[in-house]
Amino acid sequence: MTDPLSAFTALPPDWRAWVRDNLARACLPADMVDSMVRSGQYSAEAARAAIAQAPGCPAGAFAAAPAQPYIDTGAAAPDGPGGRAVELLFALRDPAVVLLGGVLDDAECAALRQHCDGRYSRSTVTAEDDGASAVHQGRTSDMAFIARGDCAVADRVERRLAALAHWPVERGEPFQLQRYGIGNEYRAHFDWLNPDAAGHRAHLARGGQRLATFILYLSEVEQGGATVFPKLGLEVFPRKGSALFFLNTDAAGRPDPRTLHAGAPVLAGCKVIANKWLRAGDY
Ligand SMILES: O=C(O)CCC(=O)C(=O)O
Ligand SMILES: [Fe+2]
Repeated sequence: MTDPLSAFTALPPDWRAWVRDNLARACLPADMVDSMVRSGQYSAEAARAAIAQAPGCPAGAFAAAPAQPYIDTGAAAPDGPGGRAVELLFALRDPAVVLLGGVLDDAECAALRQHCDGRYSRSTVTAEDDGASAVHQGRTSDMAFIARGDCAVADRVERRLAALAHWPVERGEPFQLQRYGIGNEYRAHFDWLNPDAAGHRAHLARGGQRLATFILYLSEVEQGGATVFPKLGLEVFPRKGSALFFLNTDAAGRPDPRTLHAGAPVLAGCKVIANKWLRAGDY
């Protein structure tokens, strides 16, 4: 039989003392995991195992939440283009909304855009009743997709996002580009699939829920075009090369209504974004 304290007792004495002291001070086990990972000495998995097995750790401290994508806002992210650090511009904790700068360089933004030149068609939305993709007056942009393996730059960026969100590449939907001309918008909506809607259940069957969204801003916009979260009082203005990350579901994997968001009308210029949705399972 394995020693139930093995992962904890295997820690060096100073780490054991640190874990004990922090638990005694009622620190959140999840925050302790972040600190151990930031030290560069432990993976998240090893840190969780050690803390979970420490005396005084609340039962089920890590069991309740299913794994979710996350951005480690405490760590410098070394995995930007050309090895430059990605910049953390802001982070909202609950619901998790994180804006990162310098995720793509100008050449990468241009390459994704060029790949889609001549491939756009009017954007659609997935109907809740029958699951069909249909043009909708609430979404007036054009869209184009980049299939995995079709564009080396897209594949590289996809791996970068997977590392930033701690989520396997295989669980991501292919990039969906959105191009908005003047007056184009995407009115308030959710990105999660509605488990109570027959039409969305068919989409849930492949890959599960859309746990998180990345919006990559591939252009500047002269005026308008912010990504707006009306329930959070938050507006994010497009900056070329930045990436907006948000979770669509709560810690239990349920759709989170606070994530209502919109692409505000473009008033001058043109807005191009790439969406990447992270699913619960392989897509
Ligand atoms: O255009 C935006 O800023 C938001 C786009 C969006 O929410 C979507 O395509 O699902
Ligand atoms: Fe959206």
